[in-house]
Amino acid sequence: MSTKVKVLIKQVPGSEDLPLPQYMTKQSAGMDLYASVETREILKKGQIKLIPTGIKIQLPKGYEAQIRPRSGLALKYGISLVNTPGTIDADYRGEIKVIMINFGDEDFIIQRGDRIAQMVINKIEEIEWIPVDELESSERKDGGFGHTGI
Ligand SMILES: O=c1ccn([C@H]2C[C@H](O)[C@@H](COP(=O)(O)OP(=O)(O)OP(=O)(O)O)O2)c(=O)[nH]1
Ligand SMILES: [Mg+2]
Repeated sequence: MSTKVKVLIKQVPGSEDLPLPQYMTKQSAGMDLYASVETREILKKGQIKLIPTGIKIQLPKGYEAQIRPRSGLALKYGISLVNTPGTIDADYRGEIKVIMINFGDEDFIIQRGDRIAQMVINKIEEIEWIPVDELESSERKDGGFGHTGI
């Protein structure tokens, strides 16, 4: 049995014709987001563009949403997000927009209603710092950045 987390959502005026973000399979981690561009936008080779999704959400306190690229678009066309994963804060009430980039060799056309990215909703912990003079030692100590070998 699963209890679903309820999240408030509002479509931006003029975006009501688009579907709400959707899980494409029952157990998908991410919900696909739709491009709420007027008709089409051209993302030129190498170009970065802010693309609206037509939705505003109100996450419960203690949750975040991550905006991630879609692997199919990345593999086929070199389309990704500049700030992946994008962070949607629980107190953000503006329209969710995605910062797309075209790493491919050709211009890419985004049509209204295209599935351009995916949104994963996660529980997060709020922390408080405990400043100390020394941290406890560990097996790794300061080792990082490939110190165990490549
Ligand atoms: O891909 C993204 C990333 C962020 N946002 C919105 C929601 C998020 O809550 C807000 C701030 O994002 P972030 O903290 O990543 O940006 P910032 O540069 O730190 O801006 P701010 O000073 O407003 O926090 O912008 C999006 O719509 N799409
Ligand atoms: Mg911020």
